[in-house]
Amino acid sequence: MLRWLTAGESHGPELVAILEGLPAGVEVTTAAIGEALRRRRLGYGRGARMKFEEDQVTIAGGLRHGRTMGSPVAVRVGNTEWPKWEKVMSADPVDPGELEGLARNAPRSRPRPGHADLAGMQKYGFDDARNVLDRASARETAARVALGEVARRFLKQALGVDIVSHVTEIGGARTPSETLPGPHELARIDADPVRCADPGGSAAMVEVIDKAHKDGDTLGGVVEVLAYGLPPGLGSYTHWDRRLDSRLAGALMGIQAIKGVAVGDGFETARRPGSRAHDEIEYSAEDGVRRITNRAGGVEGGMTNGEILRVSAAMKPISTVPRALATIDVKTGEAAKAHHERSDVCAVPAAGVVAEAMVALVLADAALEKFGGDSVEEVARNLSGYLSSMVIK
Ligand SMILES: Cc1cc2nc3c(=O)[nH]c(=O)nc-3n(C[C@H](O)[C@H](O)[C@H](O)COP(=O)(O)O)c2cc1C
Ligand SMILES: C=C(O[C@@H]1CC(C(=O)O)=C[C@@H](OP(=O)(O)O)[C@H]1O)C(=O)O
Repeated sequence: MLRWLTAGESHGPELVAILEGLPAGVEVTTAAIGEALRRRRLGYGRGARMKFEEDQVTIAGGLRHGRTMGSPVAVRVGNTEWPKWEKVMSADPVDPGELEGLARNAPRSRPRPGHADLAGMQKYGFDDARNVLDRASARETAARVALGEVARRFLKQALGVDIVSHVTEIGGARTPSETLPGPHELARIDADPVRCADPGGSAAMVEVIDKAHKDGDTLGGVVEVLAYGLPPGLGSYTHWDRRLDSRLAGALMGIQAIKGVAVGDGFETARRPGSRAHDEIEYSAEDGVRRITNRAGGVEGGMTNGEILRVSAAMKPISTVPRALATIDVKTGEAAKAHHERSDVCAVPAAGVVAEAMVALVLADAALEKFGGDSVEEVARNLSGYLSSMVIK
């Protein structure tokens, strides 16, 4: 079983992440994790913070000379903004005199509709939304991407799996073509301003982001994650919490602002008759058993079926809307405009990178469940034994 945990606030000193249960021998370095974090900062429409935030990575455990040792992998991601927040976010009590007049410390009493502010204040009994928003913030996704990179490398080295994501929709502007990006197209996608695999779709997406920016508005959209090279049989139909689609949906829905998840053609499948909803099966001597189409997105009965895994996630628009939305001031109960400082106009491209990380973690967990092993070599051996002994293939 693979377990992962994160801790840390958006304006605290650092984020901390632990991945436990990974075999020995996964090749990964501080630079590789730094590169994954750089990818998370990509994307047209992100706010000022992404320009100066540096994501300082320290590997605090689990690796020696560039390889995992089977012990928990611990990663720290420093927040370069910390010096500005040291007093406001201090873990220890601070002399009230030192906080006086600090604008950053002013209680956030005008909760933003769509963010965690109000429900969080009600739930935990806070009169300052700072205590909520600093953890609810998607800054935390940097910690997940750090761990996701380790999981991704394990999947590549032990199973030969490649994970790719691309943006398929922003603010209603969509990818025009149905062609899926291939397993080695990440660098090309990352070079696109909105991480759209299709240049036609990208130009339209940039346009809607510019318009939203000008209008003081924000946008959401849809990302799709693809995993190439998965064997059939990860996950299981035998119990709800073993189903791979259930685990993927939970992991993707666990990303801040994700409001919908689809496996394969998702909701579209529900609109089709059965004769056009499923993937007919054929056999050939060269390819063995395969599906003629892949509407199911590579999962049937909660298990991978050997086709390309395809899951998408829908992100709501950023809730810190510059043209601030109506709210109340919780100090007085009176009508007010929601807090707004800097924020992203659109973070859909970044959400794609986070979604890759979550998919990598779920798939790594499912692969270890099926193939076990305490070293990458042992997992690879178990996979190869399984593949060669399959009766139907
Ligand atoms: C990569 C990423 C960046 C985000 N950036 C912002 C932001 O700058 N401002 C904001 O208000 N929300 C931002 N969000 C969304 C909030 O984190 C999210 O809306 C909030 O936690 C409430 O969402 P929930 O209802 O899904 O919990 C971002 C989300 C992601 C995934
Ligand atoms: C810091 C990151 O994203 C942040 C996510 C976020 C939110 O409310 O989710 C709000 C913004 O932070 P701030 O309020 O400090 O400007 C984003 O910059 C990051 O992704 O690394």
